[in-house]
Amino acid sequence: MNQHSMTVRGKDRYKSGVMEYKKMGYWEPDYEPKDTDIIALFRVTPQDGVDPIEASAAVAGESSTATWTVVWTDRLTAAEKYRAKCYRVDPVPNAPGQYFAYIAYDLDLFENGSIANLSASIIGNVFGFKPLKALRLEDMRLPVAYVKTFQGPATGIVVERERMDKFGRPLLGATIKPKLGLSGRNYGRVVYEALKGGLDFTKDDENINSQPFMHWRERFLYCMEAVNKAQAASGEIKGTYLNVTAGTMEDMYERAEFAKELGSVVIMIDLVIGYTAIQSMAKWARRNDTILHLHRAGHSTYTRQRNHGVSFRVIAKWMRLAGVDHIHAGTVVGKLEGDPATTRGYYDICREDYNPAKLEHGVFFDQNWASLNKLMPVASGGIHAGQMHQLLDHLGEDVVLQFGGGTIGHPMGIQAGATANRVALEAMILARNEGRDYLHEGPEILARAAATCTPLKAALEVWKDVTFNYESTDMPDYAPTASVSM
Ligand SMILES: O=C(COP(=O)(O)O)[C@H](O)[C@H](O)COP(=O)(O)O
Ligand SMILES: [Mg+2]
Repeated sequence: MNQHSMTVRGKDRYKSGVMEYKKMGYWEPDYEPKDTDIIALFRVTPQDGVDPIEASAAVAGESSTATWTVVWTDRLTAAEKYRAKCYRVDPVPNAPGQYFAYIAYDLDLFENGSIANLSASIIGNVFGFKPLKALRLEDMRLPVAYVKTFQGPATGIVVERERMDKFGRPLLGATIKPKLGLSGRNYGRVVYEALKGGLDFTKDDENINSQPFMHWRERFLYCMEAVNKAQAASGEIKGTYLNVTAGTMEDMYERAEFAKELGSVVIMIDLVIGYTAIQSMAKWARRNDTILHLHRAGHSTYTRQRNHGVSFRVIAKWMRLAGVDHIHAGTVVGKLEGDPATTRGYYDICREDYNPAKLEHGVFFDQNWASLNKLMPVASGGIHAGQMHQLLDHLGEDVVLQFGGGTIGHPMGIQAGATANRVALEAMILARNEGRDYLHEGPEILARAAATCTPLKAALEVWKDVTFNYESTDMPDYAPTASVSM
């Protein structure tokens, strides 16, 4: 769109009064982003009658240096350098009234290693702008120079597999249910049964902290007793994500220290604790050789609607920088939002060294992760053993598959639920390794395994009709381009 810079320069620029943002220098269509620039891609929906370029320039302005009027003090700064530059505005395909605005930011605008600082600029004031109906941060390109100022995942996929001694298959977990209300002792029994039955991990739910029915120390004590017993009984390494989410940092550190004292290999936090708290816990996890699990509790309040908020792909990028080891990233087939192509994009962000731009997965930029550790995606929410072939196909091998209801709701009990999941997974991995078309033969592979595994047979029977086929709210805007035929 409009390829001309409109910047007013010289003394005219500093005449008192109100000037359009695009004339203040926040629209620079000739600008070529530097390798060290941070780039943000926004979906801008201007109010009726508002020029999309002015709306996009306003976003560039307010997320960097500007305010609503020209200020004299600009002259005391290297304003040309510090102004964010909107350099491209494209109409969104098939979405009248929406525009993709590309904005470049000089690296000096940001503090090293601080998601709080980054987000205060990029998603600070701009989302409340009156001339916009809606605004969404779709994606970001983070330059290597910036990536290198962050710790990255405290443990990472490779070291997690080594510590857990588990290779060549997804890891299996379960969220303890009911979410709330169990006493410490009963809670510990669920953990033991699930781990003994064949799972690698169990986990606290996002809202289990320290309630009157179960103080956190009770939970930690009974859970670790269960982990130790299950390890002894199975000969396998097991873990349970002890949720240390609390009202203050001091409380979280205290809980994390106690988890470590009891020998837990993993702790858990919720996204709602905030970016700075997450980064602090990631540093704690690295210092204390502990895997850090992040539940993305709360994200859907701002990630789900396509026209307003922040895409989860951006949150995934920020969390890889921040340094968590696990992140909930969707199941595709389960009970919660997750378009297959969009979810694939999130998983790539977590697991690849380098993400090439892939518009059909919603990934707009090439992203070099500069050897930051890989972040283990976690698939959780309404999944069961009967979907194993689809889960492996959609999500691959480096993933934790978590079956809460799909373990604890098993008609023959929790151990049987865990065994059903483990046998279904092992059968599917074997089929894959034998080179079979496990996606299409999946139901048959499961049925054959169930012939000698009563728990799996019961699981397939009880959940056979459970599917969650609803329209996704968040899909990529670009269809795959047909490959050029030779
Ligand atoms: O409690 C569960 C899953 O329980 P169940 O396995 O019984 O459905 C998790 O909190 C959600 O999966 C989170 O969703 P997401 O992973 O999308 O953030
Ligand atoms: Mg939950």
